[in-house]
Amino acid sequence: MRVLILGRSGQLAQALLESCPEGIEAAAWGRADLDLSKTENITPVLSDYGPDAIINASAYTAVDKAESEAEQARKLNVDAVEKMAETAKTLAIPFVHVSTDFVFGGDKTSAYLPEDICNPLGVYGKTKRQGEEAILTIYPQSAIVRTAWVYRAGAANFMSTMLRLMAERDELGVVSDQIGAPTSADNLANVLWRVLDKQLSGIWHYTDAGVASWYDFASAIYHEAREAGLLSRAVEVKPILTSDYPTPAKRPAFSVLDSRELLTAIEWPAVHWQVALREQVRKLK
Ligand SMILES: NC(=O)C1=CN([C@@H]2O[C@H](COP(=O)(O)OP(=O)(O)OC[C@H]3O[C@@H](n4cnc5c(N)ncnc54)[C@H](OP(=O)(O)O)[C@@H]3O)[C@@H](O)[C@H]2O)C=CC1
Ligand SMILES: Cc1cn([C@H]2C[C@H](O)[C@@H](COP(=O)(O)OP(=O)(O)O[C@H]3O[C@@H](C)C(=O)[C@@H](O)[C@H]3O)O2)c(=O)[nH]c1=O
Ligand SMILES: [Mg+2]
Repeated sequence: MRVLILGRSGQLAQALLESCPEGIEAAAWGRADLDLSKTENITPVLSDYGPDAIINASAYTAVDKAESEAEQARKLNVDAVEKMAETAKTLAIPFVHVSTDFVFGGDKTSAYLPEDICNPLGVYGKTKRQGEEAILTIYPQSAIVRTAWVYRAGAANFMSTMLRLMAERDELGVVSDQIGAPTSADNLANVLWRVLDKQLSGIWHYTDAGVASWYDFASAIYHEAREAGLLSRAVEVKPILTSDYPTPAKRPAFSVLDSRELLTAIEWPAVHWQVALREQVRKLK
């Protein structure tokens, strides 16, 4: 089985390549192979390649920049995704897509279920939601997996930002009033391979287990980095409020996702985010 992964340089695509199961031949394409913002090329190029399945790990993921680059975000997160779904439908092959906790407004107090009402607060979340809606209309046999706060050793993400700042500063303020779940791209990749194998369709949720604020996540990154000997200086990580850290995009105050249905469907164990974090930090040694 030949599986085409889109978004080659991204953290999820890299994790998918490294965890590709036996019996699957995975190819990953980057911008040079197919520029997804040139949406008119997507169907002809994909059809010509003729994969047996497509996993879309590409997206416009710059949450704050999206506020001023809505056109570009929409192209990647909606228009390109529409073309992928259309092509997968025509080829009658599985299509696995990834979406985000930022489709939710954040006013729930218990974990979000796949069927809960969406209310994205910013351009990134809005375009990701529109991408989901397009897929469900065009090719409902597709699988959409929403996840959150994805990171991986060696890639650009919140963990790498924190480690860079901790190497430079004595003190760091991080918001403690946005609650979610950090998710290792490696765990997510394993889950997506299972989703493909089980031929799931519709919307599903997956994050690593447990709950955290960004402050909790940053504190844990600090402690793991110290323990692993990656940081030689003491840094004070301080909890702050979202109002003390103004950003162009509004983010949900609470976006914990309920992963239980998916874990049951793919017969996969929950992994706590702290366990996954330790593994990722150790990889940096
Ligand atoms: N990161 C996170 O915290 C979360 C991510 N997600 C979702 O998970 C998925 C994977 O995210 P992640 O791996 O973190 O994303 P990254 O930002 O690490 O990777 C995105 C990929 O998309 C590619 N891409 C962007 N624009 C184009 C284009 N015009 N043509 C071709 N490729 C392009 C990028 O290529 P290039 O490097 O050349 O720009 C990059 O390879 C996305 O759907 C994202 O929305 C969901 C929840 C949380
Ligand atoms: C760098 C920094 C950020 N923050 C805050 C800003 C923000 O509210 C929160 C997270 O920061 P980031 O901008 O790194 O995270 P962000 O890029 O918003 O992360 C999101 O990315 C997209 C792609 C998703 O789909 C989401 O699930 C989520 O992972 O931490 C601080 O409080 N202090 C800091 O020093
Ligand atoms: Mg970001």
